[in-house]
Amino acid sequence: MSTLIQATALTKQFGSKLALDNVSFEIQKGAPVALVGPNGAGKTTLFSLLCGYILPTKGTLSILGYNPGSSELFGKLSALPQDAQFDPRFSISHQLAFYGQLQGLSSKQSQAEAIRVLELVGLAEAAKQRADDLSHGMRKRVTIGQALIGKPQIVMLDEATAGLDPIHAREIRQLVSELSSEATFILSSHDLTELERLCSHVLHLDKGKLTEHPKQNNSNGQQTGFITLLLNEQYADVEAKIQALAGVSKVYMSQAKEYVVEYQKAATPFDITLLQYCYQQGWRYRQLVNGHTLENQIFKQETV
Ligand SMILES: Nc1ncnc2c1ncn2[C@@H]1O[C@H](COP(=O)(O)OP(=O)(O)OP(=O)(O)O)[C@@H](O)[C@H]1O
Repeated sequence: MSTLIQATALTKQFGSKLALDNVSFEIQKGAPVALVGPNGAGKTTLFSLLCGYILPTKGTLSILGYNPGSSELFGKLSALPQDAQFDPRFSISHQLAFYGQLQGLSSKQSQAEAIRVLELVGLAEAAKQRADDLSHGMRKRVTIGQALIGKPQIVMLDEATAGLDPIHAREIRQLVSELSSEATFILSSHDLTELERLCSHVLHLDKGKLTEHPKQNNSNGQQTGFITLLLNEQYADVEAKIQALAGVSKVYMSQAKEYVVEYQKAATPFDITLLQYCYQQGWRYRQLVNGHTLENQIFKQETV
């Protein structure tokens, strides 16, 4: 694996405010990485440091072996702010080509690049349309296309699905997942569950401090598995009833209507058994995740 980003004891202070406190992490090439944390946790500060917009108070940061903001990184790292917008007066292909030219491409190359990135985000047919003619979700796809101009190795997306309805948000996550062979994505969000299935590596910031969470992989040959079941309603005796199922070693309620089940793996997949059991009991379920939800990994792992 190759290391894209290495942060060591990174600290950023704004006056007396400690926005990042002795943060160290490594990001490898590959699957998307989540940067999550509540408002004021330090996510934007970390993005700004990675882009080279601001300098750390202490510590070191290396991106592809270079200092953030150095000219060697031009075109290798791109960042998309949450409120990225297109000019309503010009077609999207025109504007994307313009961004290509800003990156040093010739007029012809930049037009080909605009079409390439629009194809990547599934919008080649909308090339001649203006941003105002597109839906919110389509506009978001175009901005992701913009971030891919010049084939950067690292793409940072700030709150990529903010303001989108659940269907468009899912489409964007799907798109990022599909594009993961093109670039390594770092996605920031204050919502842990949003990046649940997408990211294999979670950087969790809270009050400037970092904890890292490699996503648990239940297909690693271990005999114990976990399932997180979110029911639609509060039903009676759910914990006790699931606990009584064959192969279940532990059940606990992680939050209202959500249960984490630890079970011993057997020939019959336990998720199927559990879904059949929900059906028999008349329990309607909202979500079933194989493994812990990220939220449970981060906040409640010690209770399992
Ligand atoms: N330029 C600045 N001057 C002073 N304090 C700042 C500055 N930038 C950020 N901070 C403070 O640093 C802390 C981290 O802010 P940051 O914007 O990085 O958080 P965030 O995780 O991006 O939050 P949000 O999700 O609300 O955007 C906050 O307490 C914020 O008030």
